[in-house]
Amino acid sequence: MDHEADAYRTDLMTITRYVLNEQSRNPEARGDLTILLSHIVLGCKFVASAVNKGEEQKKLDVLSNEVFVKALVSSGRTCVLVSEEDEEATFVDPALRGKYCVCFDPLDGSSNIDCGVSIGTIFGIYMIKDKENVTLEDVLQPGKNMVAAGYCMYGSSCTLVLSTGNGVNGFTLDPSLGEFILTHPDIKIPEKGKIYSVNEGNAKNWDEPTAKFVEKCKFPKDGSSPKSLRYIGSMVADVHRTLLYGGVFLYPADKKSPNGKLRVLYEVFPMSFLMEQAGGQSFTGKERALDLVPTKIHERSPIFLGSFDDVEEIKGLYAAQAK
Ligand SMILES: O=P(O)(O)OC[C@H]1O[C@](O)(COP(=O)(O)O)[C@@H](O)[C@@H]1O
Repeated sequence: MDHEADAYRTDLMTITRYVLNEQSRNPEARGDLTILLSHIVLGCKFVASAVNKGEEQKKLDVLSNEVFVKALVSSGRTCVLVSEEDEEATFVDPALRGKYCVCFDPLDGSSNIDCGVSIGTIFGIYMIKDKENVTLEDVLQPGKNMVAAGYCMYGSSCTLVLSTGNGVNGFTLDPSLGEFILTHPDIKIPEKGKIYSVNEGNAKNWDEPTAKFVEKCKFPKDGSSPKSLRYIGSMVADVHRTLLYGGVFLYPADKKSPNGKLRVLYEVFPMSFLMEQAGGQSFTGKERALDLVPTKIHERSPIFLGSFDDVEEIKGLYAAQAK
């Protein structure tokens, strides 16, 4: 191995070291986000290990949620938690409160567990508005107010993709060290991709712009090559591939589900934040996804996210329909 590659291999950039470096650039930062993220990372390590042990789905869902709630509360840095698994938001005991709100799906795509498909944890972090007066409004903020977001994918390897608002970085869990090490620095999504990702089983109920877009992907009229369909049906895995290879992931509205399927606070927002930070775009069919202001914690929204040019095309089709 040459000297430069060796230097990179031996200069281990752990996720904690990375976040500390980021925080040290902000003179007002007191390390709270670093502490909060280290508790999230601990939860991810626990889930990675439980998934590897082959626990059954029901148990894993419940277990993962409990681990994350406890890790987040004990960090002393959180105030309001919203989990996909809990109907109501959790307001942290005042004695343990900090300034952050975390919205998360502890185990997204868990219906895929029993067949070994990659699944993941998704999270988005907000700052509370007023520490003295904590309300549900603190988590009903538009996605653009998030201070950090990420996901951890449990697959053939375990990868944590994170943005604290200054680009996107990917860290892979080294099981022998028990540490996430920076393996994908400064991820940028290709401007245009060759893949589209959607559940075509819903095609007969799609609206016109979605149907037209998919038709264009398959049979482009501008001389470009057709896009290939890749759909895993596990959001973290589909978004991860989209981020690395480009293209577009969509879960649109349809006649049966006018708001699509995916949840705003812990699916649509974190993934949209990462896409934008990687140079891509995210759109709801009406607006920039991160501009949406949710009114309920488990609200759903249609979503089109991925390469800048591909999403631009979808926006054009919706704009044409509106005329
Ligand atoms: O099976 P469908 O309708 O294509 O939905 C797939 C989507 O549902 C999810 O599995 C989320 O659903 P769950 O909350 O039921 O796990 C996403 O990860 C994925 O993108």
